[in-house]
Amino acid sequence: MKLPLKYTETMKALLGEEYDAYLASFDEERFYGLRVNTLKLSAEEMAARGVFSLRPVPWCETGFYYDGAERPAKHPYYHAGLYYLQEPSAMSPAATLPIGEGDRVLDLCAAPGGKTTQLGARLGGTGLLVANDISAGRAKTLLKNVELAGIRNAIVMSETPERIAERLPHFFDKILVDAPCSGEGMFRKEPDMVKSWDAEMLAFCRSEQAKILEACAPMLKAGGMLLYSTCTFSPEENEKSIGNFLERHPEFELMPIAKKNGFAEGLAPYTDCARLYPHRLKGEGHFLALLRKKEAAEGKAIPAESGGWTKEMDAFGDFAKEVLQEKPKGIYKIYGEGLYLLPEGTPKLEKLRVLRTGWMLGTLKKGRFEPSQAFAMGLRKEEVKHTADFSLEDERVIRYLKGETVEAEGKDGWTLVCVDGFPLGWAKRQKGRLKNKYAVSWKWE
Ligand SMILES: C[S@@+](CC[C@H](N)C(=O)[O-])C[C@H]1O[C@@H](n2cnc3c(N)ncnc32)[C@H](O)[C@@H]1O
Repeated sequence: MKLPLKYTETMKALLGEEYDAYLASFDEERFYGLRVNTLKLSAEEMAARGVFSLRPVPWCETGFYYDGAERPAKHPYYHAGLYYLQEPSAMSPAATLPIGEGDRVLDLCAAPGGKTTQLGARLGGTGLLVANDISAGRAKTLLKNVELAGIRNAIVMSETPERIAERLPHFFDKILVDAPCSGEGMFRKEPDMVKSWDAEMLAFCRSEQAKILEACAPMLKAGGMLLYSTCTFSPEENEKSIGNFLERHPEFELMPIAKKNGFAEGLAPYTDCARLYPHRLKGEGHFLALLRKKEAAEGKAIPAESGGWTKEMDAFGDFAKEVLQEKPKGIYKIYGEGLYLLPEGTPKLEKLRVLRTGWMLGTLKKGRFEPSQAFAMGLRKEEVKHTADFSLEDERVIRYLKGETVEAEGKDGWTLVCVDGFPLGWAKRQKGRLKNKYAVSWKWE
C-alpha cells in the first residue's frame, strides 16, 4: 500500500525503532471481531454454542476473534441480535469507560452503534443511554442497531453536541466521545481511507474534536467520566486535543488506563492515555483518554417525562393480557401513533431531533395495537405466552427471516417467532400458519 510521505515521516518520528514492525503489520492478515450481546446471553454461553471458532479478545470480556470465512453477519443469530460485529481494537473505548448500574450515559458520536450497543449491554437494562450522531442518515443505522440489540432504555437522536449541552447540563454520569478523526488506524483494514487523508482533513478533524469536547464539559455531573477515543495515531488529534481541553478545563483530570494486553502509553506528558498499535496487538489502531470531572457548579433539575395510562392504551392492555406473561412496567407514553415505554428519568427533549425515546412497543391505530420489531427484539421468550421456537437447523428460520409464511401449530393470534429461544420477530398465527410480520427492511437477502 502506498502511504503519504507526510504520514510515514510522522509515524517514523512517533514510533522510532518500532516503525519497521508497524509497516510490516500491513502485510499481515486482518483480525475479525464479534462482541456478544450480554442482554441476550453471556459470552460463555455464546462460545459454548460452538457456531463460530471464537478466541477471546484480551481487553474486552465479551469480545472474540472469529475467522473471516465464517461470515457471522449471514447467520440467524445475527438477526436475533446475539452479537455485534466489531473490529477488536474498537471494543476498547466502551470496555475502558467505567459503567455503573443506573448510570446516565451519553454516546455522543455513536453511529453506526458499535460502542452504543456495548454500553447498552454493560448497563444491563438499568439507567439511561443516550446515543447521538450528527448525521441523520447514520443515526437511522444507529437506531436499527439499538433495536436489533434489544436495548429498551435508549434515546436515539441526531443533534449537534452544542444543542444537547444546552438542554442537558450536569445530566450525565458518563460520556463516550468516539470522535470523527483522520482514521489512520484504519489504513490497514480500509486502504481507501488513505485517499482522503491530507493536512486539510487533519485540521478539520482537530477543530471538530475541540468543539465536541467543549460541549461535553457542561454535560457531565461532578465525579462523572468522559472517555475520548479516536481510531487515528496523529498526536494532534489525540494527546494535543486532550492537552488543549485540560488547559481550558482545570475542573477535569486525566485518569490512568492500565497498560496491559499490548496497550502502549500515550505521548508524554499524557502517558496515562493509551495507544493501540497493530504491531503490538491483534487489532487495528485506537487512542484512548479517560477524564474525570472533579467538580461542577450546582445544576438545576432537568424536567423528566411523566406518563400515565390513557384510554387509547387499552388496546395494548388487551394485547398484553392475551400475549404477554405480564405487562412491562415503566412510563407509558404515546408519540404520534406509537406507544413507547420510557426509562425512568427520561428528560423532556422538546425541540431536539429525536428518532426514538425508549422502547417502541408498537402502533395504536383505530383501537388496535400492532406490535413493533423493536418490541420483539427487546423481549425475552419467557415473557411471552405464545411462541414458535425453531431450532437453528430448522429451515423455517430462514424462510421466516425472508418474509415467508411458515407452518407451526399453536394457539391462533400474535406469536413471537424465536430461534433457539431468542426472539426474531412477530407473526400472526391462524390455523397452524404463521402470517409473517418480520420488519420488511430487515429481511434476509
Ligand atoms: C468514529 S465514528 C463513530 C463510530 C461509532 N462510535 C461506533 O462505534 O460504531 C464518528 C461519528 O461521529 C459523527 N460525527 C461527526 N461530527 C460529529 C459531531 N459534531 N457531533 C456528533 N457526531 C459527529 C459521524 O457522523 C460518525 O458517525
